[in-house]
Amino acid sequence: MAAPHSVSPPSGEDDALLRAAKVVAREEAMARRARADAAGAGQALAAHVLRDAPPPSGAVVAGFWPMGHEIDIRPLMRALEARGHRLCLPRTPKRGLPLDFRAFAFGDELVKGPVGTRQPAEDAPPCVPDWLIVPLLAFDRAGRRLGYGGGYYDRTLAGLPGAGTLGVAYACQEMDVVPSGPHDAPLGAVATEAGVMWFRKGSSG
Ligand SMILES: Nc1nc2c(c(=O)[nH]1)N(C=O)[C@@H](CNc1ccc(C(=O)N[C@@H](CCC(=O)O)C(=O)O)cc1)CN2
Ligand SMILES: Nc1ncnc2c1ncn2[C@@H]1O[C@H](COP(=O)(O)OP(=O)(O)OP(=O)(O)O)[C@@H](O)[C@H]1O
Repeated sequence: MAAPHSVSPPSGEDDALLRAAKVVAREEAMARRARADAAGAGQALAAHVLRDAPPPSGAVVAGFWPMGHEIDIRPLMRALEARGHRLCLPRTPKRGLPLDFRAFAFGDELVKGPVGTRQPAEDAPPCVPDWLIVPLLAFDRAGRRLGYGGGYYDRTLAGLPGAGTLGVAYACQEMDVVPSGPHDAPLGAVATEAGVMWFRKGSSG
């Protein structure tokens, strides 16, 4: 007969299984992303978002400074700045804390953050975004998202329940099912170089 915990595993075991599934999914997602064709992708993504899923007029938009093989969202951020949106970028805090957003305009100086990120200087003015462009390693059609494992965006979105959320990625970063737990904040929409997908009515705006 099966041991009781094999029917209803204790949460510690669930957590370990989920973490392990995420490690595998991250490796797969990074390998796929590294093969994506970057040429023109950031411009295509910007055009889709501006036409099909723009932030509400006047929204304060959180972007991020792309690194490594991430899709280039700078064309989108520049276009949103030109439309009059105030922009901000995250500073990465200590583990366990939400992201610390600071005002940003193109031309402002950025400094080095952890793991290859670039972020506003410590004295840049604090900023509370109401529409966030969210980096990710993998997404699925239910709006689940996998990040680098810091939990930073999950904690940040938990503290901004009314904010619009637009995940951004290459189309090849879609997975059938992204491993996900109770802390994982779902996305309102995802934009790729191929177009925009919505997951929950109204939540991308
Ligand atoms: N371009 C971009 N910027 C971004 C993110 C992103 O996904 N993409 N982030 C998405 O969340 C945040 C940074 N995410 C991070 C995720 C993990 C670790 C991390 O593992 N840090 C190690 C220390 C490594 C080091 O200092 O070199 C650690 O905490 O042990 C750091 C930042 C904010 N900025
Ligand atoms: N709102 C939250 N409150 C408490 N712990 C959280 C919260 N969100 C995430 N965590 C914890 O943070 C750790 C990392 O989470 P996870 O692996 O989901 O990160 P991720 O989504 O890949 O990273 P990120 O959100 O930075 O892109 C996990 O142990 C998770 O349980």
